[in-house]
Amino acid sequence: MSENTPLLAVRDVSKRYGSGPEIITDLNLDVYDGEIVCLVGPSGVGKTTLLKSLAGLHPITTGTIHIGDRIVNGPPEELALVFQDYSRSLMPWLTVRKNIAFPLRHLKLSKNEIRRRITAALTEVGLPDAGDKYPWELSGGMQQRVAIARALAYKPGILIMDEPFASVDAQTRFELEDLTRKIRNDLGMTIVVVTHDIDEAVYLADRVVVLGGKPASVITTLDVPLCRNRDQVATRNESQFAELRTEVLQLIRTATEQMTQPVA
Ligand SMILES: Nc1ncnc2c1ncn2[C@@H]1O[C@H](COP(=O)(O)OP(=O)(O)OP(=O)(O)O)[C@@H](O)[C@H]1O
Repeated sequence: MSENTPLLAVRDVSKRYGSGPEIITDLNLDVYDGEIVCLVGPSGVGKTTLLKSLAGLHPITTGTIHIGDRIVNGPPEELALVFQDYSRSLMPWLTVRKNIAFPLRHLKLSKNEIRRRITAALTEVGLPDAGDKYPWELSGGMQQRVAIARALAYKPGILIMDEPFASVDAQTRFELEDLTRKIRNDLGMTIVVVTHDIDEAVYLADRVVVLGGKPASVITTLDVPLCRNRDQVATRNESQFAELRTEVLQLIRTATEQMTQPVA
């Protein structure tokens, strides 16, 4: 793959559920190796529908999705998912270590390699000593760190996150945002995040992709030229941050108004 070839390429994708109306139409999106891309848009526009399509969790109606040179037509091996609801994604009867090991069982790894990956992933998310605990012994933020560690141990090419920090308090949310950027900076991981939180999108992303329309497609992609090492206080105080959040907010407001206008 050349440097300018996207790792994830979405081409002319449309999606309808059964015989229902199109939810997504003519959607095109490129995500490059090592980028963090945030998807934003009005409630109900089709963000989760797009993520599920990327993750091969349901068939698309038309178009193609490539990861590298492979077409997505089922859950791709090179992709890991982190959802909002960590309490349902972790298995409470398994220790943290066993939760992280669970998705690795198909990879035919040696016991040593599994142990090594679990230790590295728990260290990366700041929980090096939590392996023998059960999820219910951990705070919500710690459980979401475990869910992220489980995804990392799998060593995915792309990490897909759907509203990953919506269920934790504001301080924990900031910590998890910083963890997400650290993972990208440390491991060069490619990350796609759906979020409702516009400030979060601007803080996290290298590019913010705004979805709009009914059916939905990409209405704008904004580069976020803030520095690579971001700080929750200093970065959010930058004038460029404020300008970008205003621009995204305005785009979403306009898209929401257009979605809710009665059909003539
Ligand atoms: N399994 C399904 N069957 C039929 N329609 C669905 C299904 N899942 C979602 N939809 C419809 O697709 C549209 C987009 O939903 P989706 O959840 O993708 O939007 P969203 O942008 O993620 O919303 P939100 O921001 O509120 O989470 C909605 O009209 C929804 O009712």
